[in-house]
Amino acid sequence: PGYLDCKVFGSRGGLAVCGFFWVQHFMLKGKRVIVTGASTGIGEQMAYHLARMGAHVLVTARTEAKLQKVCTKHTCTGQSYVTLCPANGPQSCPAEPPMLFKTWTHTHRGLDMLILNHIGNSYFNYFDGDVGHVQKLLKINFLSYVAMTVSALPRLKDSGGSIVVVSSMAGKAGFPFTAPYSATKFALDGFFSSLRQELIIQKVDVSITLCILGFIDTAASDVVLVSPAPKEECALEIIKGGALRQREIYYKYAATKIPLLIRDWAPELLDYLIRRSYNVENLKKN
Ligand SMILES: NC(=O)C1=CN([C@@H]2O[C@H](COP(=O)(O)OP(=O)(O)OC[C@H]3O[C@@H](n4cnc5c(N)ncnc54)[C@H](OP(=O)(O)O)[C@@H]3O)[C@@H](O)[C@H]2O)C=CC1
Ligand SMILES: CC(C)CCC[C@@H](C)[C@H]1CC[C@H]2[C@@H]3C(=O)C=C4C[C@@H](O)CC[C@]4(C)[C@H]3CC[C@]12C
Repeated sequence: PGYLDCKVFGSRGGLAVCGFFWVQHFMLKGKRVIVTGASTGIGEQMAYHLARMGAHVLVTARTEAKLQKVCTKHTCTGQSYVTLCPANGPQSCPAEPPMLFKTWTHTHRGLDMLILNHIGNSYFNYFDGDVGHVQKLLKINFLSYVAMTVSALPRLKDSGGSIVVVSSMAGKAGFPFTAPYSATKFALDGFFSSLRQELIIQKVDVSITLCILGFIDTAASDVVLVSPAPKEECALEIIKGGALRQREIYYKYAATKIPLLIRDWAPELLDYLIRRSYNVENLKKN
């Protein structure tokens, strides 16, 4: 169908355009997708893209009112494929088996893609020594991802599906003022990169895509001297990466990939460049 449509659109531009079009319009049609942390920000944008693409989407977050809004917007576009999940964020307590997964995947007879995106609130400042906060954030940003993967994996094995893990540059290199957050993002890389290897060894057809994002415009800061990238495009890149079963995606590509190439050869230089991209004067004084 991608090929035919390209001809209809008169595109002689070949595979790249065709592939892009195909992913956007056909690859996710009818697919069953769960997006966590989809009441705001990048997750919300992912839900909109997915609904537009004709996927069946379950959005999760703690605040039911915000989720309701996300779902209403879909109804307005005439593509109401989004189901509302019960509030009280099951992912905040990873010890509990995420029941909503089981019921939703049961009614949809499976799951094709699990997009793990939510994060708990943290502070942007010098590490304050609060070990309890690190522990809490690890539970929300890391352990719940593991718990959700465990409960989704049997379904994903059946469908040859995909796991998409949203991480950050702060999960690949040392950035100041986000020590607890950074720890949770590094943990995701360790766990999911190891799991990916095991799935390949076992010939299990489930892909894992780790998303390395730079600064995105869902957050504003006068400390960070870098201009943020748009959340809409970011959301689309994440979905495309998952659908194409890529190992990792980098967004924006050059702005994230080049610093990380420097990391491996001249770590002190990258540390310096990172420090230079902050205005410490504007940091909140406690
Ligand atoms: N913004 C940026 O500059 C960057 C973001 N990223 C990553 O992108 C992803 C999305 O970030 P962004 O869109 O900015 O984040 P937002 O803060 O906009 O969204 C976070 C989502 O998580 C939900 N959430 C918050 N606390 C909890 C909790 N305890 N349990 C379950 N869900 C919770 C929120 O809904 P509710 O409060 O209703 O529960 C919301 O839907 C994250 O993984 C982040 O690390 C990576 C690099 C840069
Ligand atoms: C090498 C440099 C030039 C690149 C700079 C990129 C920097 C500026 C990017 C990379 C990762 C980004 C942080 C992130 O991952 C997530 C969040 C959580 C959000 O709630 C508040 C903003 C915050 C802390 C981002 C702040 C900006 C960061 C440090």
